Amino acid sequence: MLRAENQAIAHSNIIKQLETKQKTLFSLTTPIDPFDPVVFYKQGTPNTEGKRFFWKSANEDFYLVGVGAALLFSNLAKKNRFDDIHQFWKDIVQNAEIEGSSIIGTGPLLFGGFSFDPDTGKEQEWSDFGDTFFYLPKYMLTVVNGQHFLTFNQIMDPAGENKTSQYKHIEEYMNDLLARQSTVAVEQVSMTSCTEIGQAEWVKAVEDIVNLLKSTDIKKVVLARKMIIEFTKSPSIATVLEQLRRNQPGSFAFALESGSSCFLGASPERLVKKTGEEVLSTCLAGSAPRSKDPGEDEWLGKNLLNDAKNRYEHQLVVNMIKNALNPICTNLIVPEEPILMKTPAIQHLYTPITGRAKAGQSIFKMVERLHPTPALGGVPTIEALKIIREKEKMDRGLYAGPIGWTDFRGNGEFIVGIRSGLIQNNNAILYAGCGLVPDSNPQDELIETRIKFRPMLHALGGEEK
Ligand SMILES: C=C(O[C@H]1C=CC=C(C(=O)O)[C@@H]1O)C(=O)O
Ligand SMILES: [Mg+2]
Repeated sequence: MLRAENQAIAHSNIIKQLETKQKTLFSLTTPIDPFDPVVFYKQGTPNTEGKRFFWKSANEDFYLVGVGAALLFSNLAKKNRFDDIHQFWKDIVQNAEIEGSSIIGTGPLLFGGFSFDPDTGKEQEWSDFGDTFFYLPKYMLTVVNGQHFLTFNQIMDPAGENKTSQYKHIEEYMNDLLARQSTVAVEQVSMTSCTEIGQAEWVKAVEDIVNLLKSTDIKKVVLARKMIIEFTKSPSIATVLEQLRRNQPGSFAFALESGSSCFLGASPERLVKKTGEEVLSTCLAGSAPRSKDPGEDEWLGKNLLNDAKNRYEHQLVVNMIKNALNPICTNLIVPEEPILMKTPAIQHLYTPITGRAKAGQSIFKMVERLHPTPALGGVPTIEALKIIREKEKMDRGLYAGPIGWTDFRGNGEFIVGIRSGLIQNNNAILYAGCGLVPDSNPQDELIETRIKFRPMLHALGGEEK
């Protein structure tokens, strides 16, 4: 499998040919009989290994599953990465031949992610991904409220292969896939080791940062850490996805695969959703544990809603998102008070912000203005990023970065890649962070990050969800 940058070179010729109209995108969407999205991901076809993605929306029967790459965009440039991919996508779509797509999430669609911080030191574990990494899938299953569609994308010579051969190709692919449809057996793998890396150093870094926040104008820094797990054999991505979608219904289950690496998780945090001109962004920051005892769980939630430290941690996110969207949206509605979002292991303060996009505002432009929110970076952003680079001593890669999709009509949705992990062969690296403010208690923040490891740990066969 080519490393990401080689793949980008491999595809740059096609991109040039697309931009000069020597080639064009042909996209065919057809309704199909029901097909399980996790099985579709698992089965792919032999030559689509290492080029797949999976997306399930929170609280919604909406899936996007891509196998194979009609095109990979993994650019090398760090600067203007949001504009680059926006322009690239606009060029491809404007000359495309698109048939059969009438539903949002079908037809030509890019799926992928942006690294959290392109200016951080790179580590080997993320070498299969670029700072911008998006697939135009060869085959994509879309599930919308119980309806199933298959989209087939092909970069063609304009005067090239006739469409009949394309129709025949997709029919053969589908028949083959339907003939092989199986169920997802939950394959158990056993963990041989599970290590929270550098806990003591991390707590010391938290203490240093909290002291800095108490003595400077820096208001907040989100600091993350990692857990490394070794297994007897490589965990099944399909099994992990099955566990995540089953046990974390209120979160976005996602996976982005490249080569022998797969970044996946169940994120409760939407960065932005654009449906036509409707815009929704959600502020998620401020946390408390859950309890199996309903009375205690209710008390923990009420306490969170009235806790000064968490309300401050949350309000910094609301302020930033409001200021980021104001110039590019009208009718912005920002609730006065947060509500609770409860997931199995943890509960958060949650504020949804809605508005209408002004003309010409793409979802990539919105992602650029929002990322990183203070739920993942800090306030002020630039100073917080400098402290994260210095104190975290790790390459976040796609962790906490924008992960999501946009279709050819300008709709799309991005989450931030938290409650997540990177699975490579027999190893997994889990990532978890927390918002540090002057009133943070290092031990409480250590416990909070330990709770945030749980969704992935449980999906990998570990402790309770
Ligand atoms: C940075 C993470 O969580 C963020 C999202 C929700 C609550 C957060 C908190 O209370 O610290 C964090 O801002 C993570 O899960 O790794
Ligand atoms: Mg917190």
